[in-house]
Amino acid sequence: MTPLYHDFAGETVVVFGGGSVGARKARGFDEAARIVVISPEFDERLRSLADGRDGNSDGNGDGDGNEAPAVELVRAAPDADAVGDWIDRFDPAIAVAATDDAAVNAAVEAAALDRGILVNRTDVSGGRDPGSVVVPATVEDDPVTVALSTGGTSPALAKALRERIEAEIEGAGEMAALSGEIREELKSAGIDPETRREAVRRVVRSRGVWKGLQKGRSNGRQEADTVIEEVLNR
Ligand SMILES: C[C@@]1(CC(=O)O)c2cc3[nH]c(cc4nc(cc5[nH]c(cc(n2)[C@H]1CCC(=O)O)[C@@](C)(CC(=O)O)[C@@H]5CCC(=O)O)C(CC(=O)O)=C4CCC(=O)O)c(CCC(=O)O)c3CC(=O)O
Ligand SMILES: NC(=O)C1=CN([C@@H]2O[C@H](COP(=O)(O)OP(=O)(O)OC[C@H]3O[C@@H](n4cnc5c(N)ncnc54)[C@H](O)[C@@H]3O)[C@@H](O)[C@H]2O)C=CC1
Repeated sequence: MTPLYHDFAGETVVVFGGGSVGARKARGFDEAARIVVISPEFDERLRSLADGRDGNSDGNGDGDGNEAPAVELVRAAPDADAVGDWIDRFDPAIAVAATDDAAVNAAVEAAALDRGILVNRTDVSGGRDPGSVVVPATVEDDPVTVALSTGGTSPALAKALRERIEAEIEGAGEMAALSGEIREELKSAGIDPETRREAVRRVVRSRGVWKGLQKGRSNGRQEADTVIEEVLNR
C-alpha cells in the first residue's frame, strides 16, 4: 500500500450506507467535495451534516442560503444489481461501501472497479485490488496533516495512535506557516542554498521557536530570527 493525499475538491463522493460508519467516512472528506449518501435510513450525525456542516441551516457556505447542502441524503436501498446504476447516476470519483449488507458492499466494490473509480470497502481488511483504498486515521493542524494506517490489522490501534499524535503535532500548523515564510524570504534574499537549508532545518527543530509560537506568531518569529542570525553569521 502506498499512502497518498488526494484532493476531492469539485468531485462527487457516493457513500452507500447511512449508519455510524457511513457517517464517519462522509465526514472525513474534504468540504469542497460533493457528498451523496444513499441509504434507507440515516444516522443522526448525517442528518445534521445534511443541514450544513457549519451548523448553518442554509447550507455550507457564506450564509447567503444559495448553496447546496454539504451532504445530500438520498433515501433508497439498492440491491446488489442496482448499485451500478446509482454510481452511473452520480458519476463519483470514489464510492464508499458502508452498508451492513456484505453482498451490497461487494457489489459496490465490483461496480466501482469496473468503472475505473476508487472504492473504499469498509467491511473488510487486508488484501485489496488496485483502486480499492483504505481510509487512514488522520490528524490535522492546517496545513499539516498526518495519516496513519495499521495496514487494516487494527483500526482501534490506528485510533489510539492518532490520539497520541494529536498532542505531538500541536502547533505544527503555525510552525509550517512560519518556516514556509522564512524559506521564501531566504530564497528571495539570495542566501546560498546550503545556508538556507541549514537555517530552515534549525528553525523547525528549535525548542525556543516552538515555545515562542505558543505565545504568538511574533514571539515565534523573534526566536526564529535569532536562530537564523546564528546560522548566517557562522
Ligand atoms: C480496513 C479499514 C477499511 C476502511 O474503512 O477504510 C477498516 C476496516 C474495519 N474497521 C473495523 C472496526 C473498527 N474501525 C474503527 C475505527 C476506524 N477505522 C478506520 C479505518 C479502517 N477500518 C481501515 C483500516 C485502517 C488501518 O489500516 O488501520 C479509521 C482508522 C479511519 C476511519 O474510518 O475514519 C477509524 C479510526 C479513526 C479515528 O478515530 O481516528 C474502530 C474503532 C472504534 O470504533 O472505536 C473499530 C472497532 C474496533 C476494531 O475492530 O478494531 C472493522 C470490523 C467491523 C466489525 O467488527 O464488524 C473493519 C472490517 C474488518 O476488519 O474486517
Ligand atoms: N471501516 C470501519 O471503520 C468499520 C467498519 N464496520 C463495518 O461497516 C459496516 C457498517 O457499520 P455500521 O455503520 O456500524 O452499521 P449500521 O447498521 O449502523 O449502518 C448500516 C447502514 O447501511 C444501510 N443499508 C442497509 N442496506 C443498504 C443498501 N442496500 N443500500 C444502502 N444502504 C443500506 C442501513 O440502513 C444502515 O443505515 C458493518 O458491516 C461493519 O462490518 C464497522 C465498524 C467500523
